[in-house]
Amino acid sequence: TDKWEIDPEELDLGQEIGSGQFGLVLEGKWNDRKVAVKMVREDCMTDEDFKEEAMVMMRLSHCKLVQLYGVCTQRSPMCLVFEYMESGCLSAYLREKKGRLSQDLMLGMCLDVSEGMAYLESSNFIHRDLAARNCLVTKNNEVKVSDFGMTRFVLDDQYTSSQGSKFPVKWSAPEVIKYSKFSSKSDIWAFGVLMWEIYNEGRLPYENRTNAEVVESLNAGLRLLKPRLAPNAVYSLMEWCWKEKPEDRPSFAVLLHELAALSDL
Ligand SMILES: Cn1cc(-c2ccnc(-n3ncc4cc(C(C)(C)C)cc(F)c4c3=O)c2CO)cc(Nc2ccncn2)c1=O
Repeated sequence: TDKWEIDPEELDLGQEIGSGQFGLVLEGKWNDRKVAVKMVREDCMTDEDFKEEAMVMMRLSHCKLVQLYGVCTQRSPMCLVFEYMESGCLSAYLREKKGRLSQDLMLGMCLDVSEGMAYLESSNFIHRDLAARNCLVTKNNEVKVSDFGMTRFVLDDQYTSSQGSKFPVKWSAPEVIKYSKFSSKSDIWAFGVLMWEIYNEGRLPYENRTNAEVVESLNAGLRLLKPRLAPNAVYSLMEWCWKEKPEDRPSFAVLLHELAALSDL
């Protein structure tokens, strides 16, 4: 069998930990390792798509990306076996820790994500839906990037179309909203919003505004305001990520360097 094929006999399935985008996600055990197992409903992607995707994701390996260990295609539904992230998704984690997030912890989280994203950027891989809800947290408060590139398999056009009700407009760069032009520079825009989420303790950006109102305010040159907890130097980096023209935004490599310099102060 292919090297990314996991023998279902080695997999013990446990409790449900969420109903992901493509079906159930269970916690489990594989070779004495705690894992998260994502069952993939057939209507979401063909076997071939699934295997192709798995091969791509297996090759993307970095300590700040949630690692895919392998796939089970010999059973139905097929499943993806991931490293287990004890503290769940970052957005929920930030809201739970509201009022108790130190400056070092918040800057450390931004650094973790920028490291994972700088690796994806160097691998010419675009995330397409970077946000705190799509990052996960380990038991020792380390943050890793999750579900990169998975938007390509979502069939719900409410999510995939930029006019759809589920499209992540509040994290989308202007060129994505207007022309669906995704790039690492549109990922950096989303990263600026993710930094805003971290320093706002998991609040929703543009809280009670509709997607249409957000588009209008962006076109008027308005941007998210500085979170109370964010130092001016960090907010300047957020504003840099939100430059209208993609080429005026930083790369993740540059942004990582700037964040690392701040954390050495
Ligand atoms: C690896 N992993 C995944 C999850 C987990 C559970 C349910 N849904 C999801 N999600 N969440 C979001 C998500 C988003 C997408 C987009 C295509 C980008 C829209 C595609 C997905 F496939 C998922 C998915 O599967 C995840 C994220 O993939 C939870 C873990 N851990 C815990 C631990 C405690 N409590 C909760 N979760 C964990 O370790």
